[in-house]
Amino acid sequence: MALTAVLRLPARALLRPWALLRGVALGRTEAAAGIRNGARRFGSQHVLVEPAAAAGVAVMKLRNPPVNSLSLELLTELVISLEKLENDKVFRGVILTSDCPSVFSSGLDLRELCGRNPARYAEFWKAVQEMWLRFYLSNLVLVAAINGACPAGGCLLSLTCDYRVLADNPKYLMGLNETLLGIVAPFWFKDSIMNTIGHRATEQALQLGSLLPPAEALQVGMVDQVVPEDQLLSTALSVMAKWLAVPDHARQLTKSMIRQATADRLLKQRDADIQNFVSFISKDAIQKSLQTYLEKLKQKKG
Ligand SMILES: CCCCC/C=C\C/C=C\CCC/C=C/C(=O)SCCNC(=O)CCNC(=O)[C@H](O)C(C)(C)COP(=O)(O)OP(=O)(O)OC[C@H]1O[C@@H](n2cnc3c(N)ncnc32)[C@H](O)[C@@H]1OP(=O)(O)O
Repeated sequence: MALTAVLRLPARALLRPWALLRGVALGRTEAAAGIRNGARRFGSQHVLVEPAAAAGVAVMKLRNPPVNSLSLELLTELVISLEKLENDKVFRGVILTSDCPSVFSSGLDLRELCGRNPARYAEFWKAVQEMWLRFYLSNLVLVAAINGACPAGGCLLSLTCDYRVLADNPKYLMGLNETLLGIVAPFWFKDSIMNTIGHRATEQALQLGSLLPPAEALQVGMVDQVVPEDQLLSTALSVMAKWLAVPDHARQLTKSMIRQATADRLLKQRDADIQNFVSFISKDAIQKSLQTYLEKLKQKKG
């Protein structure tokens, strides 16, 4: 089944994502390993999910080398993986991290934003919306263990989590840098960061497209904790234990009370938001700006 077809499936059809994962992207080796070890472990091409040492906790790893750019495929697999965990009564919390060295996620895949046709842009943007809505409103406790650079869409993904722990490395810059690419973060990106760091800090961070090193990200409240890299996972697990000590139903209703209004702003105008995106991204000037940025990235090495 094509990934595009999966995206078009009604939510009901995703209630049994085991089957979809098997049909779409489950690596045979991993499936076999999962059965052999008797572990509740599953994987898709770009997302690896395994149980953590703590009961009820899964570790979800992004693995889209080299830089975990958020392609249509990765976004789709993230949503399916989360839904599978939500439907499995065993899991109450997820630690979201990266399987790629030194990068949590480089943000939206720039190749999805350049040179595509309007239908593909629309399909991609719908998947970005879906990822944000599902992660932002998840009933599970989500803790981001940020083990690498975290720009733009990568930062957005981390902002959907309930708590962010960042590894202390000066190269691990974090923020919504869209303006530096000549593009504009949509209102729900802005809402996500404003709900996290406040109005004034957002005015600066978003207009300047700031990518902050760990100490500054902590100071502004973009992350909740900065720890040495070798303590990242253990810290995330300790944080998770604290959150899981709270009865689920009370925590979930509280989370929903705080977040639903923000999500509703997008839910009420999803189609208009897609149209805005398609028309904005299709402009010649925006395409030129993105192409130039992508070229600069590629030339950086040389
Ligand atoms: C009022 C009007 C409002 C209208 C608004 C309407 C709609 C809104 C419109 C648009 C909104 C779009 C929102 C966009 C969000 C995004 O997320 S855009 C992506 C932004 N990302 C970045 O700027 C990060 C770029 N990457 C980096 O800075 C670095 O790669 C790094 C992540 C720090 C990692 O560095 P390093 O380890 O040194 O790796 P390299 O730079 O060498 O990269 C390796 C290869 O990966 C390619 N690459 C990097 N990032 C991306 C990416 N995001 N997408 C695709 N490809 C990427 C890079 O080019 C290298 O490729 P080659 O090996 O050279 O082929």
